[in-house]
Amino acid sequence: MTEKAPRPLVAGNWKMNGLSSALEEIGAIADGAASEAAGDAEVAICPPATLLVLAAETVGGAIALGGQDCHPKESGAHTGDISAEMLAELGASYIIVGHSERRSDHGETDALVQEKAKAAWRAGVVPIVCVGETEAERLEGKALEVVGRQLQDSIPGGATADNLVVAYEPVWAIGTGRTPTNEDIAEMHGHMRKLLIERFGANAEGVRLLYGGSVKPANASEILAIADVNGALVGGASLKAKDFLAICEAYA
Ligand SMILES: O=C[C@H](O)COP(=O)(O)O
Repeated sequence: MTEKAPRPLVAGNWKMNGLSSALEEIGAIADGAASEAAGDAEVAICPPATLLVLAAETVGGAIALGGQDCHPKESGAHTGDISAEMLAELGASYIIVGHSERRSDHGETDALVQEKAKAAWRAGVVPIVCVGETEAERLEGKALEVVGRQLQDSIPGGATADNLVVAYEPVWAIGTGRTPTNEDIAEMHGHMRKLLIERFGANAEGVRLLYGGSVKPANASEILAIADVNGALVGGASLKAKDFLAICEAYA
């Protein structure tokens, strides 16, 4: 564990889930996050972009909101895309970039992810840069190497504790109910911390390193207590306020 442990962040990634009827859950998350039981972590929800305006009205600043992706450019002829500035205007203070589903569904490279992280900075938003190995890469003993390379190539120069969040999400743990061992998570997070400090200096001790991949109420306390795990990026279990708040309570 680093000496300057940052305030943890528990962020929910709703992926392509949620119509306006889901605002009730977002409201319940905001209400619950404001209560003492929810603990000390910063809480954020990254709903589909279509819900951001309504979500901002619903939560009234009680929790943070984020986008799930952005285009590197501020504006232009990019049909179907959304810019970091647009997300910022809708109330996003975080943008997830480089999620493995974007990398696999849309062929996103580390270089593109880096451009998206820069776009977030340009818009005054903190990127949550996602990295993580596939199961084959882990079985081949390459997990540390792969994630190290993704970190190096996906994060722009100039990262600080205030402008960057990193999420380690082993691809094989996402939505599967499987998680790495606590030792493997500790090893990876320690490795990422070391690499970030080598590149960005001591300030990187404060960069929040989230773990993501099948985080549930039942395993949250154990995972979130691991050294250099400064929060979670939660998929499925963030869709229901009861489950998501139970995860946040790991920091109570
Ligand atoms: O961004 C979130 C992750 O992909 C984790 O998803 P999950 O909690 O459903 O495994």
